[in-house]
Amino acid sequence: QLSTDFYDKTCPNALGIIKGAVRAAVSNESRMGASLLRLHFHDCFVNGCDGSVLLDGDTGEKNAVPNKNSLRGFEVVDGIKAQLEDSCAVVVSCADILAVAARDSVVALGGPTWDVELGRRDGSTSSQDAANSDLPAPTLDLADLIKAFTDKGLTAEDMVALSGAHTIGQARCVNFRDRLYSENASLDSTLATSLQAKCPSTDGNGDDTTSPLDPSTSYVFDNFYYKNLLCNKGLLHSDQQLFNGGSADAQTTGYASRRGAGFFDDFRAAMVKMGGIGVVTGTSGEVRVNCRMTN
Ligand code: HEM
Repeated sequence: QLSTDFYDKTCPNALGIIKGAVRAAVSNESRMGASLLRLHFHDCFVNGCDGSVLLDGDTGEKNAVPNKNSLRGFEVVDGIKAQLEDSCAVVVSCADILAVAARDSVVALGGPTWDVELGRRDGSTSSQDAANSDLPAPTLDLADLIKAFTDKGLTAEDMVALSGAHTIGQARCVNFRDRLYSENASLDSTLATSLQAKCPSTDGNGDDTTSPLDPSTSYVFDNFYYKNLLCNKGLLHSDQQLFNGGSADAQTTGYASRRGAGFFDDFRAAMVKMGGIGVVTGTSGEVRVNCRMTN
């Protein structure tokens, strides 16, 4: 039911407005591209791509474990929404803003482009429980990572391709401390030593200090995420699961060696698929005036 030309008549400037705002936000702070991409993922995995991640409220998704002190970019979305309301009031949904901003962020950082399917409506339920249960944790092993994605109608291959989003952005010490100290696994020792300096072993120390998910090229959307995995430089436990002697090794090796044809093509296809999870269309739901609250 989604279509790429959904706003062509009702808000012809919509895509231009979003693109301009994303470009400005990313040139102001490169990390914002990563933060906006992640917002769309966290939206889609919790009750479908319905803008629910944007709703304010103590009991909402923003305060779920994977999101609290972690998700960023809400102000950028507010700015985009305000511009859209000026141009064409109550037409462009917050869920669609996230889908387009995710694509424009990837493009702004040198990644592939794709046509975004549009026409999602905004939902009204912000479920903290669903966020806690449905968003994959960085402690998961390969089988559970695959399950988190197949539960959403995505394949193991989609999971490996979408994880390439970790070629940009940052993670907090609290999410990879065990990998530095208690996992006697594979982390490259030079990288481990440099990360330990910023992420002390004691819980509570430096928890929110961030390090790049892709230490090689952290502000470029490329295939270095996979190249790093081949050298045991995956920052999160879950990252290194994609190259650990298991079933994802071959795909990871392929993406590490061929850039455009492999990773980029699969990533764009998987993003379109992810963007279709549980969407609400037609006259169900609503188009929010303010992305932080229902109308
Ligand atoms: C495969 C399972 C995944 C797990 C376990 C996972 C986990 C995480 C964690 C723990 C962080 C760091 C958060 C923090 O420390 O505050 C993170 C960051 C990030 N994730 Fe994922 N993620 C996964 C898949 C994805 C997918 C599918 C996407 C998008 C398509 C994505 C995009 C990002 C981005 C861009 C960042 C950096 C955000 C920023 O710098 O603001 N992740 N992820």
